Amino acid sequence: MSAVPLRNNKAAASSVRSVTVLGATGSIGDSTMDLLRASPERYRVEALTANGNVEALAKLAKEFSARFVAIADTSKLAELKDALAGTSTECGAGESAVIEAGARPADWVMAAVSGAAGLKPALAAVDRGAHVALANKECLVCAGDFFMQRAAKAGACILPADSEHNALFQALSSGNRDELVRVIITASGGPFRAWKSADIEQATLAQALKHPNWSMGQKITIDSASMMNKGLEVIEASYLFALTPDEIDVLVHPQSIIHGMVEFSDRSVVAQLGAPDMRTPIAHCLGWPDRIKGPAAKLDLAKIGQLTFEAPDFERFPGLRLAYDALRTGKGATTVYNAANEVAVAAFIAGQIRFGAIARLVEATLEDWIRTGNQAPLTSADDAISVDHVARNRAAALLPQIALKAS
Ligand SMILES: NC(=O)C1=CN([C@@H]2O[C@H](COP(=O)(O)OP(=O)(O)OC[C@H]3O[C@@H](n4cnc5c(N)ncnc54)[C@H](OP(=O)(O)O)[C@@H]3O)[C@@H](O)[C@H]2O)C=CC1
Ligand SMILES: CC(=O)[C@@H](O)[C@H](O)COP(=O)(O)O
Ligand SMILES: [Mn+2]
Repeated sequence: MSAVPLRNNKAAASSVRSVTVLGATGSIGDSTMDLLRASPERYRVEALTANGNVEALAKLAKEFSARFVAIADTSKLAELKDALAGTSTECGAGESAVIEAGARPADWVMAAVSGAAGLKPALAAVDRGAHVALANKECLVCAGDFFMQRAAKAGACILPADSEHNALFQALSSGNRDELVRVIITASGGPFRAWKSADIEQATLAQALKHPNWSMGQKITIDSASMMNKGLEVIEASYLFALTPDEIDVLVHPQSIIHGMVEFSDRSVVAQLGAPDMRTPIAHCLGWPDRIKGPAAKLDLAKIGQLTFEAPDFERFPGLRLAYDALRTGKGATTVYNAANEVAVAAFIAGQIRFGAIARLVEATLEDWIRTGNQAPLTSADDAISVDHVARNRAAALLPQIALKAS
């Protein structure tokens, strides 16, 4: 049975739900806390986590009387304990504490750590059979099929929170799997949608951080600019919904109003629309299998006037092509794709490589990994984590030569 519930077989929701937010201090964390804040009588906060932002974490812990908070950076534990002195909130630090947060008994967990660092904490929630709202696409791309298999085995319910996948989740319930022809995920095209390759190559960090429609964390905003985000999302869709690469299309839609569509055998195309506000897909996951009130602006299509569409350009945005290649290669290639991209984005932020070199480093790491001939199907989280480590080391080793090479 799939871990993504494809039909709304309405289960009775308990009156007060316990909730954990992994990555509570980030952009998705912020949107999630906003929804919890709106209905304090419905939710109790079990655990909250952050990487290093003690001030924001302690503030949230106090506001929501969290039972447990975890900070990944161990050097911040004393500061966190000081900030929460006199409260009943327990504190922990380090990767193990963040994993413990995922393992603690909460009905519903938002997985919103940025990057593959979120894999083990998300798995801790999955292994308990929790309802896991999955925003953290990198953890799925890193772990591959194995993540979904483990969720199905544990009886966990994976609720797709990424806007496009949440749209597919909603649209898929219009038909059966054998009636599905393809899914379409939309892409804004990012700030460089209409730029020439030579200009994309030289784009600055400030330019890459100017997303046209969404306000998000730094890493995903850079991924949107390179369209690596869409590549990660193609892979995410494949694992979440057991789709082949040929069943997943990307459509550039600069207004980000239609988030995803599903085409069925009778040629009906079912779409989900909404203003670009992550509180809508998160509210869908939080309320599921019911619907709760969402705070996003009402969609005013007359005011928007036009919805436009373009085919994606795989030449100017090679990261998207590489995602399809990695998915077709399988056997850990998507783990390598994600790991190399994380190394490349960090190097771009640190000023070590040009924007255009992000995709080149991912391509070089994938080629290097295929050359070694060590590819094998992932059979455990440990397999994925070890491929992830190897790929990060190879990407770091390839970095100097990629940095020197202009396009
Ligand atoms: N933002 C969005 O609109 C969307 C985001 N997503 C996905 O959701 C995830 C989160 O994105 P977003 O909220 O934008 O990211 P942010 O950078 O805004 O937040 C990331 C969160 O994870 C924490 N964190 C970062 N690194 C670690 C680590 N090594 N160990 C433990 N915690 C860590 C951060 O803590 P601290 O604050 O202390 O640094 C913060 O709480 C990503 O996977 C992204 O792709 C998907 C769809 C939309
Ligand atoms: C909000 C969300 O889901 C992001 O993943 C968003 O889709 C990024 O925008 P792009 O379409 O530009 O990648
Ligand atoms: Mn998305």
